[in-house]
Amino acid sequence: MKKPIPVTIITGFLGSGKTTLLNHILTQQHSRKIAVVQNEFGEIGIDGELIENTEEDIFELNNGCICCSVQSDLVRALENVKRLNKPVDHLLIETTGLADPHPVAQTVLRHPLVKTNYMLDGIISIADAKHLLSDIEEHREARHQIKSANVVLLNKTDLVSPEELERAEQKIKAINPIVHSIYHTQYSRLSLEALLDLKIFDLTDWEVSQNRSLKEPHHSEGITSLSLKYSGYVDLERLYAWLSRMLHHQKHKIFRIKGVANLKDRDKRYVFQVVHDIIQGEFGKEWSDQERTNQFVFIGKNINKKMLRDGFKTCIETNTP
Ligand SMILES: Nc1nc2c(ncn2[C@@H]2O[C@H](COP(=O)(O)OP(=O)(O)OP(=O)(O)O)[C@@H](O)[C@H]2O)c(=O)[nH]1
Repeated sequence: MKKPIPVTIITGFLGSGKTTLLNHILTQQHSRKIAVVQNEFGEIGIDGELIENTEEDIFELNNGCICCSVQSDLVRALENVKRLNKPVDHLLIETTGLADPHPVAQTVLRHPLVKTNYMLDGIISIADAKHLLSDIEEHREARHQIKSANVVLLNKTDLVSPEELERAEQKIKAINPIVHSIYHTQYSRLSLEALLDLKIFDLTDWEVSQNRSLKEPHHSEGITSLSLKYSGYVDLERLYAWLSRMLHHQKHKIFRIKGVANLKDRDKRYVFQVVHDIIQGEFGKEWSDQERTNQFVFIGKNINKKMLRDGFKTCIETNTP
């Protein structure tokens, strides 16, 4: 019988640095063959666009959280990984930023079609040092992600003072007293030895510490996403102006925006990231011969979809160059 494939679950609240970690792991020099299951909340998968060119097999599960509605898709994806016609040394599962990792871990540990082929190596949770305390206060998902973790990366330390970092670390320890390690990171950079093949998962300790029913709702009510896809090209100046205005008025409703834009006369994708009120943009991968589109996902609570759609449209030029 083949050896079970070690699985690492990468979780953490919206925008904390999960895809950044995934890119970091995949682009490190290593001899492992890694497969990835990437789950996104929106209908359009943006994260796949953000993964740097690697040879790994990536399975995307979009439009819902693997902790609830697309759990059967997770089982199917895990079966597909097993059926790949090549050896896989490690599987990474990136959850959505709104997932409860507990049911995802339970699927790996207990599902009859999964448990014999996989073993849970660890649950890594990324915490945004700047926003952790407010995220935990406002979103039960953020608390669950910390509580379930074996390892926490307290990320984005460049954005906080030593005192804020200390407060965030104390909070993590209070929520998860059995956490194995807490690392301070920037851009999720950490040695692979601290991330993979940890062999630290202890089922009994973990289940006692979770102490909650899988029947509890995983998500707060009213959280939705809007996915937009348009051809044409984006007027960057208009987009920044609109985003800043809109975030100023909607900052408690919009939790995350990410997107890939087509700019006039540019060969590379322009990648947009909004986490709380921090807007970041940079050039990403080349378009090559792929279809040039503008794809954006907005995630928030009770969001006004018409307002977002109308506003975003004003930033698009449709007469392609
Ligand atoms: N300043 C700063 N920004 C960071 C750091 N790590 C990640 N980021 C930025 O944070 C934004 C979100 O990072 P992602 O890796 O996409 O976050 P994520 O957790 O995958 O996001 P979701 O999948 O939407 O939940 C990007 O703009 C990253 O460049 C860090 O240590 N410092």
